[in-house]
Amino acid sequence: MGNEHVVSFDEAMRLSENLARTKPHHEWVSVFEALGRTLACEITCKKNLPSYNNAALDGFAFKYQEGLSELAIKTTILAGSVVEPCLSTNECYKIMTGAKVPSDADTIIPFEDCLSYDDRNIVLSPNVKKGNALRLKGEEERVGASLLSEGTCLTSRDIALLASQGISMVEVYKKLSIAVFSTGDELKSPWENATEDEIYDINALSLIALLAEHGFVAHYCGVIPDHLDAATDYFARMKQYDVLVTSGGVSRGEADFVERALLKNGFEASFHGINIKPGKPTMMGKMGKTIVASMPGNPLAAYVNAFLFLIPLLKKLQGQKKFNFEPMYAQNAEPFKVKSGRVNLVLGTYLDGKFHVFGANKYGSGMVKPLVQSNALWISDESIGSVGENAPIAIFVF
Ligand SMILES: Nc1nc2c(c(=O)[nH]1)N[C@H]1C(S)=C(S)[C@@H](COP(=O)(O)OP(=O)(O)OC[C@H]3O[C@@H](n4cnc5c(N)ncnc54)[C@H](O)[C@@H]3O)O[C@H]1N2
Ligand code: MOO
Repeated sequence: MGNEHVVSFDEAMRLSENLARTKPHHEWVSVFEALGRTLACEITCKKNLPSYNNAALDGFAFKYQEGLSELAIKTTILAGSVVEPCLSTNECYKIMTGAKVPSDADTIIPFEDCLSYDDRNIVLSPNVKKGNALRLKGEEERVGASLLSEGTCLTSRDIALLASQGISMVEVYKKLSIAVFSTGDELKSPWENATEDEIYDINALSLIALLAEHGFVAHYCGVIPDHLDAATDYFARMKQYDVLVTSGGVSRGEADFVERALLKNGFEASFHGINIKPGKPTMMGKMGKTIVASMPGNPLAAYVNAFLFLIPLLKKLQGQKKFNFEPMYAQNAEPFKVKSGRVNLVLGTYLDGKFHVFGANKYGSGMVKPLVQSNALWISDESIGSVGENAPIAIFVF
């Protein structure tokens, strides 16, 4: 990674997004398993919402006319029963919420708004409005209208809409296959004992959890030993995955051979090095059809860069139309400094419309606690050297 190849933050965003050019194959899944899956086709309305004129309240249904006062109750209609129109003058139906309103009634008055009523008759108040509490067939959506577009990542609210249509199976994009592994002889997995001279693998676990938070399942594929041949073999066995996520071994150290091992497997880098802090050594590219996202080893840098570059890329690759994070607008609470001439990724807490920078922005990318004690990220411009109190800023909330 030489400085001459370092790209700007915007260029890295553009290049990483460009890596997602294809869409996964389709498959059908039960609506019970569709949460978090991405629609592979548009869903159109097959059943009007609502499907028939119905009562929004428990009460009495009648044909509105000016001056109506006393009405006789003809019959009772419960939700689920269908009553043919049968009202004579000065008659009404007793009707329950959701029940189909016969075509000879157009207004519903709830029980409690009647001046009086008993089992046979009701007395209307004079200020009844025509069409009151009548839910009209198709008033929410009509047959043929578009309900959900291709590329929608299904939420529980979307599932409600699918359920309203009696849809039992949906066509979605197949889930991406993602492998996550770490590099470094100093790393131990949680089931191993780490001596004073060894450390636990943080990145594989935090990145897998980050991906899961955004709906992606990743397989933990262990720690690649610090040895070029071993690493080369390792990558050669991973070519069936859609995406490989690595951390560590991408800066200038003697054991930083990730790129070399990938190159031996036909890797082509889109970029290696971004003019940002933390995350300068971040690298992304393709090894055949497999996308490779290599994060720096420092845990804070690995997490923040995966959040910013990898999550949007995975969402796009999964076929999702909305793949970029939406910024939130906040006021900066305490003034702080950043280094100009590069983009700074600054951690902090978003609370009640204000951004509170973590530790006056004095922390290192090898730390973990700034991550734990933050819920938001601010991205500086290369020209900026400080942020004043109450300055308006756009942040991304984790
Ligand atoms: N001469 C230079 N040295 C460094 C530069 C540079 O530009 N010139 N960049 C620095 C920056 S910035 C970063 S970030 C690091 C990243 O380097 P690597 O990606 O090669 O990461 P490693 O050297 O393998 O590890 C760095 C650090 O992180 C620890 N680590 C690695 N993996 C894990 C893990 N899975 N869990 C927990 N901790 C991990 C590792 O032990 C090291 O302490 O390079 C700077 N150097
Ligand atoms: O850029 Mo490194 O990721 O600062 O620690």
